[in-house]
Amino acid sequence: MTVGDHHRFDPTAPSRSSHCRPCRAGGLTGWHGRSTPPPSTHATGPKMQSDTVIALEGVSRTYGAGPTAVRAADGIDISFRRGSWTAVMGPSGSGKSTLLHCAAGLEQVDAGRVMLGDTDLTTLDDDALSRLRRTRIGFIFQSFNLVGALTAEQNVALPLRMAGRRPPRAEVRNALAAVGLEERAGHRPRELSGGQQQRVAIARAMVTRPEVLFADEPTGALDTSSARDVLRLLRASADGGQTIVMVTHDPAAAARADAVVFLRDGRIVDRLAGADVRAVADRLVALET
Ligand SMILES: Nc1ncnc2c1ncn2[C@@H]1O[C@H](COP(=O)(O)OP(=O)(O)OP(=O)(O)O)[C@@H](O)[C@H]1O
Repeated sequence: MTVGDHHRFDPTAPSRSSHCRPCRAGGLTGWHGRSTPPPSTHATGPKMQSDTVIALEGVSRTYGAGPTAVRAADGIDISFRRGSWTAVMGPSGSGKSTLLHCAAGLEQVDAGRVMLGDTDLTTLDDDALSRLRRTRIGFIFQSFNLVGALTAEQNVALPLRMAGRRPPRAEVRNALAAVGLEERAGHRPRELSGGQQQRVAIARAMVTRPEVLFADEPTGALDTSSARDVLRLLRASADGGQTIVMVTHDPAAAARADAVVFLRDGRIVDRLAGADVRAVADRLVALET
């Protein structure tokens, strides 16, 4: 990873492909005290509407070349409304992470546009993308990606520091309080359970008040009870106006979202809105067989 003023190591960003950009800043914000429009329910088609926060328009991404090339995203059209929580599901290798990473500006696209509000992410250079990710996008990961040497409070303050802001203590404490961890502000990640670490990661992702929060298997490493806590937080966040896009393999997690989109071979092949666990699981099984 390139290191420099604008290219510092960023634990809030995933590292994944050889095509990943050299600097990626995530950002989080609190949903508490926001004055946002009422939440809408689902992901929609490609058209940019007034309450659309982020839209992928004809997004394609191929890895490799020649006979071994993999078309991981194949003409994806999808938009996400303010306050909607969308789960992305599909068999292994269907392109879920690729979709998420293209939407977050972490992965270059071969074709199409990614519109965050009026900004086309695909036209931005690395510095502009980094700035955007530090302020307008939040990311949480299955593996939490907290910095082990920092306390919970310092981890939450990190995106603000990376954006060049001096983190106001009250803001950071509020973000921790929103995830029920104000008492753990001075604890380091190793002193917290997996569920608590993920809640710190959520607070960190929310502290910059991003327009969209991407979650890559946020409950994948958690026990059932911790997963439930995290999903409850995401639900409250979406109900407070936060737009969330979440990749998951877990039908129970997906059923907590407002809508589920299903991928296969890099394409959106199905959608469900307001579905229960059984309906989500059935649809997934049908795709995998
Ligand atoms: N950096 C890369 N280089 C080459 N191929 C890649 C790269 N990243 C992903 N792929 C391929 O692209 C396809 C889609 O991968 P992706 O990780 O988006 O799928 P996924 O649905 O998230 O999979 P999983 O559920 O297993 O995490 C897969 O065939 C994968 O092997």
